[in-house]
Amino acid sequence: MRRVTLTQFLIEQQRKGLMSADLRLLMEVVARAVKAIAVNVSKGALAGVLGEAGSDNVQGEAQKKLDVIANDILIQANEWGGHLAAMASEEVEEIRPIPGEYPKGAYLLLFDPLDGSSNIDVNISVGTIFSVLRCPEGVSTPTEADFMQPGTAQVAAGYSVYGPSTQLILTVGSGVHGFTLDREMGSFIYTHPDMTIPADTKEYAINGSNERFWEAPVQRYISELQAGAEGPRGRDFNTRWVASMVADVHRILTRGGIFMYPLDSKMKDKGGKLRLMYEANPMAMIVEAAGGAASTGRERILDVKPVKLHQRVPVILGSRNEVERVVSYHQES
Ligand SMILES: O=P(O)(O)OC[C@H]1O[C@](O)(COP(=O)(O)O)[C@@H](O)[C@@H]1O
Ligand SMILES: [Mg+2]
Ligand SMILES: [Mg+2]
Repeated sequence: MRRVTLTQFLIEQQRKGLMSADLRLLMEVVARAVKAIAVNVSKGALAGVLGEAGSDNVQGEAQKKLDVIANDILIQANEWGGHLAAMASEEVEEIRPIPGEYPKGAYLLLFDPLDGSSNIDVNISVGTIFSVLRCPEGVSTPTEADFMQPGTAQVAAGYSVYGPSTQLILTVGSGVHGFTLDREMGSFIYTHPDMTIPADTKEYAINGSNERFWEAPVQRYISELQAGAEGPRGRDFNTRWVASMVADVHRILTRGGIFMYPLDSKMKDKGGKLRLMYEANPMAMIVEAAGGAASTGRERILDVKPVKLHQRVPVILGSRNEVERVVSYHQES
């Protein structure tokens, strides 16, 4: 089989008119940063990168050393800015306009530099998530308001998984494509073309310890799955919860499933656990491009009108028929 590298794939996409030269460059720069993060993650205790950084992020969460390292790598890789006007990160309160007087790029980049932070010290898969928006015409120094675009406005989205192998998954709107890092060559190789999510599944992912805090529609849905063949669904379901969104979503892209971090009474004031702009929106774009669905339970995630950079939303995504069933339970209630 002919091995196609990420660079060759992106050039092909550009030739087909599916992406601009600038967007291709941005994808290449992000992929290079992902490789550097993968090296740090795989070194672990050997490089002293495990454990806490001793600082908190804007969410009030204790930062891990790798949260900070991954954030620095992505900012430094993109700071020269030929393709970007500004960026935003889970780990930084304010947006970060690209410095310097020369003309800026056409895009805005948002990222969760290290997803699944609670799994870093126990050697379970973690990842990076990113989303790309257009910088509004005529804006040379973007503000946070310029980032407040619904998920439908994304021009590209992707995530990487730092697991037994390092993979990069991305979409520019038509199809979802997966690449695996060949560590010897130092290149991403095109290994998973046109990933699709089956409409039905028998696998669900949710943090069951929050059950008593869930809303009635979610309690009903999960109890029916747990009732299995003897219950109203008439068949058995299995469960998985890695507690790294990238790993749980990657499993769903690979073999189907439904992932849920719904609204619960514990996080009600915050609006949910996961962040709209650099977790929910990019994952929703990927899942929909693979034939799945993504909802808050009450609204399509990609239609949510953002109001704050670090706002949180409920997330229910994956195999279309299961997501639509959960949404119908919300409507009924
Ligand atoms: O610890 P919980 O409640 O199961 O939450 C796990 C969720 O939190 C996250 O770790 C949040 O992301 P970060 O690690 O980037 O903060 C998700 O990856 C994951 O789905
Ligand atoms: Mg995250
Ligand atoms: Mg994170």
